[in-house]
Amino acid sequence: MTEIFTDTAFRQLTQMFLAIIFFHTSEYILARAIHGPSRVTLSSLLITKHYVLAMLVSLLEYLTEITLFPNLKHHRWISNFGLVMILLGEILRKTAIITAGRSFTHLIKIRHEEHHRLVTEGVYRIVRHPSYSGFLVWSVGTQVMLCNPVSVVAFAVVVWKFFADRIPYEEHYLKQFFGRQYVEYAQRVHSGVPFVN
Ligand SMILES: C[S@@+](CC[C@H](N)C(=O)[O-])C[C@H]1O[C@@H](n2cnc3c(N)ncnc32)[C@H](O)[C@@H]1O
Repeated sequence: MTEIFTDTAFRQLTQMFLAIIFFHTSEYILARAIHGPSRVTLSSLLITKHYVLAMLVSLLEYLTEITLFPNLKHHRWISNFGLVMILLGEILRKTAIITAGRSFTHLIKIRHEEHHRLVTEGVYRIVRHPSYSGFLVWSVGTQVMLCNPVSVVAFAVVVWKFFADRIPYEEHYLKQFFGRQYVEYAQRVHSGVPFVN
């Protein structure tokens, strides 16, 4: 057991733990700061059953591989590349949340509210869905950092599919709220999620 839990394993598991704790607590704290405590529930921690299951499966992959093929976990530069992905994904997502302010809600709005304005500046000038791009990079980055080959592919496919389905639904309402203004914005700026226009 002591053989398995080398410095590498300790570093990778600590980084994973810190990445997860930081991601979820900062989502919740930002939501409370932007919308006010009375409008925010614990759902803003963004911890769902499917998400917990995915993280547990990735941990199981990690523990299986570090036991059977410990060398797989010692690719330092791959692991560090994953760490950079985690940091960049986190920065992009949080920058998007701060830029959109009250227009950013964890649940997709299906009715137009007075304070909801179309955001096209800052990171929204580069891509239309920066917080989704950020999450995609962050989540795949966690698995690259752990050197988990199966979960890298699984996370990329599952998270990509989730956003590929969500974006048309979200944009259906954005077009209702902002009409031509949104259509022109969508023609000018890429979604920010690969293969989703
Ligand atoms: C979870 S946020 C995600 C926002 C955006 N898709 C992103 O990735 O940064 C979802 C809410 O943001 C709103 N939203 C998305 N894009 C927007 C924009 N450019 N301007 C204003 N509101 C936007 C949607 O109406 C929805 O209620």
